[in-house]
Amino acid sequence: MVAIETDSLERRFGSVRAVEELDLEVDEGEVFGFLGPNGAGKSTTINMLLGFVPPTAGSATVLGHDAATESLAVRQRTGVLPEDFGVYERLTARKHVRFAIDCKGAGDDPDALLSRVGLADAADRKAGGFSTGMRQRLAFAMALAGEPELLILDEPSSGLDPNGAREMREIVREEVDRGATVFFSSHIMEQVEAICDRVGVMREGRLVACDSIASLKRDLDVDSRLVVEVDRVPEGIREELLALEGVSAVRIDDGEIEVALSRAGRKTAALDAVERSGAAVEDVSTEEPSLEDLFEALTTESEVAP
Ligand SMILES: Nc1ncnc2c1ncn2[C@@H]1O[C@H](COP(=O)(O)OP(=O)(O)OP(=O)(O)O)[C@@H](O)[C@H]1O
Repeated sequence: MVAIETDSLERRFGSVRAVEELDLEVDEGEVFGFLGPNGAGKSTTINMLLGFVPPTAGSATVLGHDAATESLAVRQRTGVLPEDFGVYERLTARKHVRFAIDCKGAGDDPDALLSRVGLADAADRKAGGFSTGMRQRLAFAMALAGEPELLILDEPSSGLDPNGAREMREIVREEVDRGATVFFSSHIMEQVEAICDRVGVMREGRLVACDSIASLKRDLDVDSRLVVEVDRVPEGIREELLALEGVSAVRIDDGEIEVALSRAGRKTAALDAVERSGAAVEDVSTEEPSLEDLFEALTTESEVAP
């Protein structure tokens, strides 16, 4: 079953095309990471999925409901962590969570939810005195109220320390084990890599990639790196390496030769070239492309099609 489906979804703000021709499908039970640089259209998409912003064209269906005309039904079954969550300064953490539970007509124990996000000891404190990370945890507890079928989290780890980010990942896993679908936007690649089944990458309002991270790495020709430590840097080695097929860059730095290789490049050929040139190889290591490299390749190279 499909949890989220958009059909040529579009939103313009005057002359700004915030989201264009977006066709997206997220299956039930999936953890879907929604990525893209600042201003790429992630929040606008999320706001359209929740019915906060009407599309200027196209449509979105969330949990079987039209996002624009049946947004109440969507929000009743969805837990939302908004990008700009503002607390009620005078209300305690428990009252915030109680409010979220009541809105959903659910029967959760507010203290159990606060405990899940690490705020058990702060239940009676007014949220106005909370730190950024505590506010984020509180928003997360509110999103979890009523065991939602779908969690939409806009930058869930913003403001969280590494422990908080890890705890958030654990809760996401627990929620998926319970049967929930998780759709979240993030700039933190490690976070995304650790928990997502698939990612969609937005750029200038368009979806430029949508697949599992493994498939994206396989299909996209992102450079891997070979790092060779040598006793001395042979003369002319840079030119020799650059002449090899698939070598896109060579960096030489104090006894270390770093070779960037595309998929067509062969690490053994580069290593042979270094050895043939008379240098003694003292150490060799390789670095495969990270999600960060992938993100960079998808969002900074060549122009987006009009
Ligand atoms: N209410 C609005 N009025 C005018 N322009 C808007 C509005 N909301 C968003 N935009 C524009 O739409 C584009 C997409 O913005 P959006 O907030 O969706 O990006 P984002 O991917 O969520 O960015 P970030 O990672 O910085 O949160 C931007 O150019 C933004 O300025």
